[in-house]
Amino acid sequence: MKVAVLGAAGGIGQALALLLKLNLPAGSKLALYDIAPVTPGVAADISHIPTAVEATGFAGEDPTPALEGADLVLISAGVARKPGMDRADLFNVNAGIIRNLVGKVAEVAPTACIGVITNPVNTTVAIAAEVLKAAGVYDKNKLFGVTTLDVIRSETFIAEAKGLDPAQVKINVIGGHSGVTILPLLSQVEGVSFSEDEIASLTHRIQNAGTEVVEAKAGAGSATLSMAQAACRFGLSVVRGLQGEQDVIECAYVEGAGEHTRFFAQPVKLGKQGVEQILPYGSLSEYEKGALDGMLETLSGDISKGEAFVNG
Ligand SMILES: NC(=O)C1=CN([C@@H]2O[C@H](COP(=O)(O)OP(=O)(O)OC[C@H]3O[C@@H](n4cnc5c(N)ncnc54)[C@H](O)[C@@H]3O)[C@@H](O)[C@H]2O)C=CC1
Ligand SMILES: O=C([O-])CC(=O)C(=O)O
Repeated sequence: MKVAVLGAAGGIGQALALLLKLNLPAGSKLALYDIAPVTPGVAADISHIPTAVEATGFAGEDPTPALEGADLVLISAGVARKPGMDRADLFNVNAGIIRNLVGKVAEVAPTACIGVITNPVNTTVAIAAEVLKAAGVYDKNKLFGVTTLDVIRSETFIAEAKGLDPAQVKINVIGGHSGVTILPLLSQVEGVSFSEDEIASLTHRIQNAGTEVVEAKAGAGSATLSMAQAACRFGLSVVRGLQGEQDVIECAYVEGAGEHTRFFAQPVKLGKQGVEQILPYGSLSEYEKGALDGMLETLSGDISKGEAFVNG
């Protein structure tokens, strides 16, 4: 298995590279790419860790050597938020970065699975899809917006609120990856019940957890370490699916049947070809139904913006 990380010299990229070096199956290849000249050094650095994962690093304008033969490409290249910004404010810079990088993936590794971390995810995934489509290589089962951070935050905050072991908490988070489009399905968490106040405050905290970190980092960026862990979990799940493991399930922002919007974060079963099956997310409480209805205009606007960026 070969995994490429684009944006590998950044806050997420370096931590993700470390976690993948430690956790990918023996015999995997890990290719790091970033425009920053330090990138071969990041690969040299982690390559001294004694695991059976071969790390290589490439800097400069051309990601081709990192992408050659890649099975999975994780993209965290781009700019991050500062206090006072919304994720949508990152569009102007990151849209072009995603268009160019995914264009290269289409050329060099057209059958790879792609996990887009770069914000605004609701929009950058639509850009990626349209670029792949224009290149004639779009496979909706292989393109993912990485929303796993919303899932791990939900697991953590629920465990904190209820005195549980976070490893035992399971939850689906559906919709998208910004503000009101993030919908944790608290009504379905097994073995716990929440008061209306708890639901309102936990949902609000999960939806605004990115901003919580942006403010705490006071201008020095957004979540990197928790995001790296989330992307590592997601990436390892994709790899397990590609290797034929059964019943690998994660929530991700994918193109499904379009019941609500073209792209929608929902639980998916991962397999040898990427998404093997879109799974039902179960029944919603009245609160969750209202929240779902309330997000759709925002989410479809975010998606249209990405489509229009590529198609004009
Ligand atoms: N999906 C999610 O849940 C999350 C997404 N993010 C997003 O991830 C992105 C990266 O965040 P950080 O790693 O904190 O930022 P960072 O600024 O630390 O790193 C970004 C890296 O991208 C590189 N880069 C920029 N343009 C590039 C290009 N054309 N080709 C290759 N590399 C390029 C930079 O040199 C830098 O090393 C941001 O857009 C951020 O909003 C952050 C947290 C969570
Ligand atoms: O909030 C941000 O800008 C970064 C992000 O997506 C998150 O932490 O969920």
